[in-house]
Amino acid sequence: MVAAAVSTPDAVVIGMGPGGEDVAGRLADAGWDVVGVDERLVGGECPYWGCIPSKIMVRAGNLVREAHRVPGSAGISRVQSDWRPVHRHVQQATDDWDDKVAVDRFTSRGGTFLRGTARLTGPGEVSVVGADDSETVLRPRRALVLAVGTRPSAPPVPGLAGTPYWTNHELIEAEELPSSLLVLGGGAIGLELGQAVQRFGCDVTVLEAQQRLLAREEPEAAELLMRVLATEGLAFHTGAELVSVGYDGQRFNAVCRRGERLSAERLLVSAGRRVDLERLGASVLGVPADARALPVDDRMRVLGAPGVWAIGDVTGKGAFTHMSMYQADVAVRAILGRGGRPAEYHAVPRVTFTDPEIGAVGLTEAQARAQGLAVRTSVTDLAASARGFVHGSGNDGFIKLVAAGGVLVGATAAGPTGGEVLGLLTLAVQARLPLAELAATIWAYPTFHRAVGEAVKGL
Ligand SMILES: Cc1cc2nc3c(=O)[nH]c(=O)nc-3n(C[C@H](O)[C@H](O)[C@H](O)COP(=O)(O)OP(=O)(O)OC[C@H]3O[C@@H](n4cnc5c(N)ncnc54)[C@H](O)[C@@H]3O)c2cc1C
Ligand SMILES: NC(=O)c1ccc[n+]([C@@H]2O[C@H](COP(=O)([O-])OP(=O)(O)OC[C@H]3O[C@@H](n4cnc5c(N)ncnc54)[C@H](O)[C@@H]3O)[C@@H](O)[C@H]2O)c1
Repeated sequence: MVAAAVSTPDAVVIGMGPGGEDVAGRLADAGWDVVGVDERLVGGECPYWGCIPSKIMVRAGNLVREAHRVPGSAGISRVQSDWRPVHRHVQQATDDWDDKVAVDRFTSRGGTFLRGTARLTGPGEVSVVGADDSETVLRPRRALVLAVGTRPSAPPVPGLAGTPYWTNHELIEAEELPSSLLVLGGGAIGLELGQAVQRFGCDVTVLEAQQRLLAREEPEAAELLMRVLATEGLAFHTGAELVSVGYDGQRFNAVCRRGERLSAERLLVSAGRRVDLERLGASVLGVPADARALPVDDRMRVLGAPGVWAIGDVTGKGAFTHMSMYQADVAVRAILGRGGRPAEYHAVPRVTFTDPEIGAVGLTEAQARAQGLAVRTSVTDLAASARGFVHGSGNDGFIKLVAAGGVLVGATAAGPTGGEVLGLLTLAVQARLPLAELAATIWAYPTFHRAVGEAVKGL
């Protein structure tokens, strides 16, 4: 390795995902000398292998499904689904996994971009090693921002590590779909992508270790998805523990402790994601080696590490792009001394973009009860609402409200537009809107969101 170049900018941002890119750009806008570092693509997971390409696939799958709903309601339809336009759309959206536009956007704001792998070598020092083995040492004078996200975690199943299993990266980049796919993990990634590819003729089997899918959400959401997705042909094994995986050059063969033997052309590992603090060298900040996230205060300052901020998935507050962007805003205001409200997390929204969509905000009933709250709940069936009746096929869904102390503390909106209906529920939870206001609200007829009014009556 050649002698390291040393630089002392105002700020260094490690990880240029949605949050890191925002912080780096805004500090550059403020006239700071900022170095943004990323070993892969500026923009991070979301635009290249996450939210955007996966939602392109989901949208394409939804179109196919909707076309199948024409018979019986609007005439005849003959659907011949084709993955090639979906792949082309993903290629376009990702610029074929090229971040030139994003890098230019940052440098045109005055930032400096460094491609390489960063590691903390001291409380105020970062070593960045490029693909050509060159090393740059950065000693930020005013702020160090850590936004390194997460990586897919592969469970320690015997045999798995030696197989060519897919993560979201390989599936998102797939030019062709396999004829069959075994999905390890029935969470957001497994269900969104599993349903999408099943709709393009790939035979999907989901293997979930917990007793139900989407274990962090309401049980009603898991029941709904299991029922709807099973009618589309997906197979489910819940409460299943994988004891071995092998690959014979053609197919993956998996064995569960209960005895099930499963076989598929491809295996997608979507069993959660983990923060890799060891690789980042976070121990120099005093963070324990086995920590699952970087501990931060409500201004995104890393606890016990003056001058260091952390945002996004690495903080463990919710692995969502909107969380990364929200925390980026809190951090920028704190770094620039602009004040404003500290970070708060009582109304974190999330949407699983299956069909039906599962939108949720705040606490689930179980979480609220675990906090000792005097909880009241109400559930309404979307299919039984006026809009559900009009909509017909594909109208499955529900609204569930979780109330305590005269306000909503959580809610779930499941249905064809569950993620959109979630908007009003998010505002109600965020603003701690009195239930009396919700009860006095006039809900337009016949909308899906009118079912919220019905559910409020149940409280
Ligand atoms: C398939 C999929 C679908 C998703 N869909 C949604 C969705 O619909 N909605 C939603 O809100 N969220 C979704 N997410 C989650 C979302 O992508 C993440 O929450 C978001 O990207 C996190 O942003 P971040 O800034 O924390 O980190 P990331 O986007 O992960 O970016 C971190 C960056 O840091 C870089 N990096 C890491 N370590 C180093 C290092 N040591 N040196 C240099 N660079 C480093 C990485 O290369 C990466 O570019 C999805 C995720 C996946 C995988
Ligand atoms: N729409 C969205 O906002 C969206 C979409 C995709 C991903 N994401 C984010 O990315 C994160 C990662 O997604 P994910 O789906 O990988 O994780 P996840 O945590 O949502 O789900 C992982 C699932 O895998 C199961 N699992 C773990 N080990 C297993 C094993 N050995 N065998 C069988 N099942 C096992 C877990 O019980 C869990 O249900 C999500 O938590 C979410 O924050 C968000």
